[in-house]
Amino acid sequence: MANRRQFLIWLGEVLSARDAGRPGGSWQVAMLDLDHFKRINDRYGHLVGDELLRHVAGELERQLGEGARAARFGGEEFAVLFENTGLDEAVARLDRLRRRLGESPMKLGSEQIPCDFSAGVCSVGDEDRHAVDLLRRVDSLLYEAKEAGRGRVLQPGWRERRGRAPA
Ligand SMILES: Nc1nc2c(ncn2[C@@H]2O[C@H](COP(=O)(O)OP(=O)(O)OP(=O)(O)O)[C@@H](O)[C@H]2O)c(=O)[nH]1
Repeated sequence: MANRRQFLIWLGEVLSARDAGRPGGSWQVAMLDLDHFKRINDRYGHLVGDELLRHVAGELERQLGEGARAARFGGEEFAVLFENTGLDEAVARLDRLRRRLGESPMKLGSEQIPCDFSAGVCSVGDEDRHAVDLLRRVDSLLYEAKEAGRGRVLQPGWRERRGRAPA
């Protein structure tokens, strides 16, 4: 799987193309962080933790589908760049991935190791010039997802959208 450096190169290319007047469709950036991963390490050991990270990486690459590029951003954090995808669609794909991880937990002998994640997703906007600013927005949504109880994917304005019927 791609690493943080590769992800920043992809994102830099998207931002430069937009800067040069070649926006190239709708882009979304997501940051995912596994929930309570320390407990997995504490309970099963680091090697099992590593195995679970590989399991999640595999599901990420298999499940996200066309136009989504995933990277291990660091530790138990993954980043995804969605191309030609709307914000709601990116959220829906990540929620599907969460469900999929819930339905197919990693097996360890007779045990099943559950795993969930929190995530933030933002659109790359016309005003975006620097990856660092964009990633700060995504990170703060990820933080809000953790604060709100984990196991959820949040997009900007999620508080206002809560309870509103889908269009
Ligand atoms: N096995 C393994 N553990 C890792 C790796 N990278 C980071 N970790 C562990 O991931 C854990 C992250 O812990 P925290 O930042 O407290 O987060 P958390 O337990 O997932 O809790 P929340 O993020 O708040 O839901 C630490 O125990 C790290 O040691 C890795 O490559 N392999």
